[in-house]
Amino acid sequence: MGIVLGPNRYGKAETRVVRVRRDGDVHHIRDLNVGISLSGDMDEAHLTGDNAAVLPTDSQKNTVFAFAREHGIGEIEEFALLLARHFTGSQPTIRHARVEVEEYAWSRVPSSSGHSFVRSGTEVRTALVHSEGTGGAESVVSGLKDLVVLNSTGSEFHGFIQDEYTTLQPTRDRILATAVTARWRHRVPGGGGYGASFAAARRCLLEAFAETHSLSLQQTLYQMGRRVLEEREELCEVRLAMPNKHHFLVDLSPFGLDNDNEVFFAADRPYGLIEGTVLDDAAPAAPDAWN
Ligand SMILES: O=c1[nH]c(=O)c2[nH]c(=O)[nH]c2[nH]1
Repeated sequence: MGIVLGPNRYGKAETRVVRVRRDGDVHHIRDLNVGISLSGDMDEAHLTGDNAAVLPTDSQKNTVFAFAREHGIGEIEEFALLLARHFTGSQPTIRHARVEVEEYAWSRVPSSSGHSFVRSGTEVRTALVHSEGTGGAESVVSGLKDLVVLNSTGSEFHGFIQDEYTTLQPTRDRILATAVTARWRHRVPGGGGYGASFAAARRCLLEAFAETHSLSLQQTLYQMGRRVLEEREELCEVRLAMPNKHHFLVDLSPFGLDNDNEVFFAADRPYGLIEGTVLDDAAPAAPDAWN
């Protein structure tokens, strides 16, 4: 048996950076979680403990803070690209940078002075960037997670397999609820326009969720991905993961009460997990963009 070093990468995970921009008394805040993962000529670090090729993860973390100060934080895709290109461009031993950013949104406390904020729901905006440095391959994937949505009607589920373990009753009217994780790949990495693109893709997801008369969460998922690609030319692949947040009709007959789709038990686990990719089949495949 020969034992060899396989693929490896390293970096500082989850640097939490908050940037305050002061516009007189009115402040603007950005709240990010940045994950950096670098790879390249790291064999010696693993095989002999020679760290000559290693940029410390501590320096990576410091770079995030320094760039937030120096460059400000624009669209998270741009910030991720800036960091990824910096690491591959400044250190010859680093051949590949992967930078992942989550953004937590804050809105203003109504009628407050300009420095009071309230976290906006659970939804998180995401970006995932890969860069091999100047002239090398790049990819940009934008997205969101924990976008919680619910249709209180317009959802059916029937016609499924019945085996010896099936107890689920077919339904023509149920609640359909999910917490959407969606990511979408940009056709041209570094093409810009990320803010408008994000807002439009998010709107497409919500509209398709609301407008689809659902025969399954799988069908709804496909319609959501499809709508994004139909409306946004700059995007070529959408990946979705949607837990089926089951709402079970409660049997109220022991209490002499009927229940015409009005009272539900919202179960949190187990849940069905529906995942799928919708893509433009003419776009070049880029499996590494999602890693
Ligand atoms: O939309 C659904 N898809 C399924 O695959 C499934 N399975 C299940 O039990 N309920 C549902 N609902």
